[in-house]
Amino acid sequence: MLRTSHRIALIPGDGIGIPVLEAAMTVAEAAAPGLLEPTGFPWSCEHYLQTGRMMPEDGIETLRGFDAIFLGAVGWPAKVPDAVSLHGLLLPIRKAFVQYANIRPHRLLPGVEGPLRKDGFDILCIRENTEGEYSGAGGRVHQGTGDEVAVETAIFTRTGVERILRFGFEQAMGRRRKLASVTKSNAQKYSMVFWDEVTRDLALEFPEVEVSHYHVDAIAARMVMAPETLDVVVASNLFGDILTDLGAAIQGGLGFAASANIDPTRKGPSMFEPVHGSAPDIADQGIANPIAAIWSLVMMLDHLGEPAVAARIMAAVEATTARGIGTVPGRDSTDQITAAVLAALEEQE
Ligand SMILES: NC(=O)c1ccc[n+]([C@@H]2O[C@H](COP(=O)([O-])OP(=O)(O)OC[C@H]3O[C@@H](n4cnc5c(N)ncnc54)[C@H](O)[C@@H]3O)[C@@H](O)[C@H]2O)c1
Ligand SMILES: O=C(O)[C@H](O)[C@@H](O)C(=O)O
Ligand SMILES: [K+]
Ligand SMILES: [Mn+2]
Repeated sequence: MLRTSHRIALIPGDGIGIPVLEAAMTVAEAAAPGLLEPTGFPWSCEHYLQTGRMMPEDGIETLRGFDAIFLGAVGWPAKVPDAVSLHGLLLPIRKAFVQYANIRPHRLLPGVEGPLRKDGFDILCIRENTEGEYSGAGGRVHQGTGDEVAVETAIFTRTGVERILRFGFEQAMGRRRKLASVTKSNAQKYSMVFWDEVTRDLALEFPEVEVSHYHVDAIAARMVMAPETLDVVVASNLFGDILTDLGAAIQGGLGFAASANIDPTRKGPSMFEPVHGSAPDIADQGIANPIAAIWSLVMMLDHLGEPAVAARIMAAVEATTARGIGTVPGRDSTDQITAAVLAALEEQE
């Protein structure tokens, strides 16, 4: 059978981003030799220290030609301020390629207990990924004086709010037809009141979808107390960022949380990465859980139109955790977990 390969830009980044991407690519190669054709880019905090930039000036143009971007994690706060590393690499990619939907699934893998000791939830968080609180609009005046002022403006456009909510409704139609819109319209009387209005307008187009409006603080508690009552959750950029680390926690930890930064129009490449960061606290210990990265690989393969390979890899991950490997943070090494996934893949054949 003739099979074309997919050109992937690999950006391992910093800290545990490097070993978890390596693990995921080993799994990809074992599952479907030659299917992914990776080109590595060393863009990272180390690169910043050497060149003064997180990525070259033409970095975005370089990435444009790829079918997808696979990223580990970016940030090394001891050497480069986080605001520099985030705004120098990750955020420009999300914005330049209009990857407006950041999709983050939260469910327990078999064999993982999670801190809630509670199964039966399956949440799809959809985080707005191009504007809102991450717009980078602001400034500081009278810097360093007692009169200093810092302003950071969240920007919500009708285009941006409408497209992320519409994407959420469409996802809900393919699932349990429940959508939770995350708001804070009691306090934020412009942006979040606008967000609620757009949600209500769109709800008219999707009468089969049951819509709930939750204030962000209340849904944070609900994700802990009654996560099984949630299906699709749509949130602004910062609210979604915070809620998806909470989502990661209830699914057993950041080592399990996967994500896809999608341009649903497919005009540019989408980007896939674990939710977690570079984890400097464990970076040299060989114990980073690669499952979040491998699950992100699964999301990438689905996006690239390779659902059969994606399903085989996900089944191998589930067989691994079902055997109790990789289920307890910090116990099994990155290599042990990767080897178990590879063995489970082999057993399928
Ligand atoms: N998208 C990204 O690339 C991204 C995401 C989050 C944070 N960051 C950056 O990463 C750096 C560290 O940030 P942080 O400490 O706030 O968040 P983090 O996600 O790196 O780590 C939080 C905690 O979770 C643990 N953890 C994370 N991933 C794990 C894994 N795969 N296996 C086992 N344990 C894991 C870490 O050891 C740490 O205790 C910062 O520079 C931050 O800006 C980048
Ligand atoms: O967007 C952010 O805040 C960071 O990149 C990271 O925390 C993430 O969740 O991707
Ligand atoms: K990441
Ligand atoms: Mn985050």
